[in-house]
Amino acid sequence: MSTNFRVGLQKVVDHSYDIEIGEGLFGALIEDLKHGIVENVSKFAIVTDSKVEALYGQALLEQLHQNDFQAELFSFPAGEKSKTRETKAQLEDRLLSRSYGRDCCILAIGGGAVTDLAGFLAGTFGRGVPSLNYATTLLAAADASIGGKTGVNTPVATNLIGVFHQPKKVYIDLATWKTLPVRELRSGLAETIKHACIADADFFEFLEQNMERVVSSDGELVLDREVCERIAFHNCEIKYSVVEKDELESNLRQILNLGHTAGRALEALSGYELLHGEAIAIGLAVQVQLAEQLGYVTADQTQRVIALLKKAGLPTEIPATITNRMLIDKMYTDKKVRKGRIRFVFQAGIGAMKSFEGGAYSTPVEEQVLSELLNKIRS
Ligand SMILES: O=C(O)C(=O)C[C@@H](O)[C@H](O)[C@H](O)COP(=O)(O)O
Ligand SMILES: [Zn+2]
Repeated sequence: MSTNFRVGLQKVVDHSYDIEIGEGLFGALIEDLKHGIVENVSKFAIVTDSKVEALYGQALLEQLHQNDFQAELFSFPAGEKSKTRETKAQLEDRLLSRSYGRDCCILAIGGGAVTDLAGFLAGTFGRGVPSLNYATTLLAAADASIGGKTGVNTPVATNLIGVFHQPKKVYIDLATWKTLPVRELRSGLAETIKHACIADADFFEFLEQNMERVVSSDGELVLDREVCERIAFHNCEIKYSVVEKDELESNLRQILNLGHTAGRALEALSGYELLHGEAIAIGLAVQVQLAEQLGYVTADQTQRVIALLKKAGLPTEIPATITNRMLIDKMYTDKKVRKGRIRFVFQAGIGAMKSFEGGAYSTPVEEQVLSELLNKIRS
């Protein structure tokens, strides 16, 4: 004999939010707070890293205080190596010791490592508190601060632990790109090129024609306002056209992982010496060459993708210190792995993605096939 009790928890949720793109957006942020963009909040925790703290974090803290908001700044050492469970636990302990509770809001200001870590913190602190993202790098603007994927790295691989947690608003401050080291800017260009490969052949062509208006071939930041604005807008447009249809990555969202099967593995194998975007650039080059061998893109399209990555000053070859064996082994930690098989997403031409049987966007690639293809492209 058993008794059944049905728990009725059907939900209708609306997590819609705005992304504001402009220069110097602290004023806009303060206005939004005054107009109650986050409700029932009595304290703000600015989460940032040691670099952004000095550049923008302290200034934001001062502006919040000047406008009578209760706020404190919590920073951690800059760099992907800090994006760990340990750093998250330290931040949690610091918040608790300063009596932060469910009535707080996490204000993440920084690049991808900050928004990933702070978003995860917000998703679990007090079982979930609201957060706002203020992106200060192209990588955060193009990808990390938008879409709601948050997480930390572990010694095994990147982003293995995290939650989906959408921010209440995202601010993309184009003026902050002027203070970026060129490697960081280029890293964001890799995710930008990825978006163009996935969904927009015109945008791809625009990048081919205008890359020098962003960064010159000798590594000088040019940052033409019109081009930067278009880049920021198209990144959001392409990413959200996917996220709105499949927020939790049951299928379609996997296409945003283009170049990440090899890319994430390379990032971890390099001990984070490769920046995320640099590793993704190599991953995109690997992916498009595999796609060519599998017949999904032409030789000309492959060359265009590799040429654009190079034009952005990004690497396109697997570092010699990383063997195919190491790379394949690491690929098994990828989140697209199902039933122990490595899966790839592939572009089909430029600006479109290949779909497979049953409408699946990822497909298994057997180890032997992968090994042969990798040998070919590295020979
Ligand atoms: O938002 C997504 O979905 C992406 O896959 C975008 C990626 O560029 C981003 O690096 C993401 O964090 C990687 O996802 P992961 O699940 O492979 O860690
Ligand atoms: Zn990425």
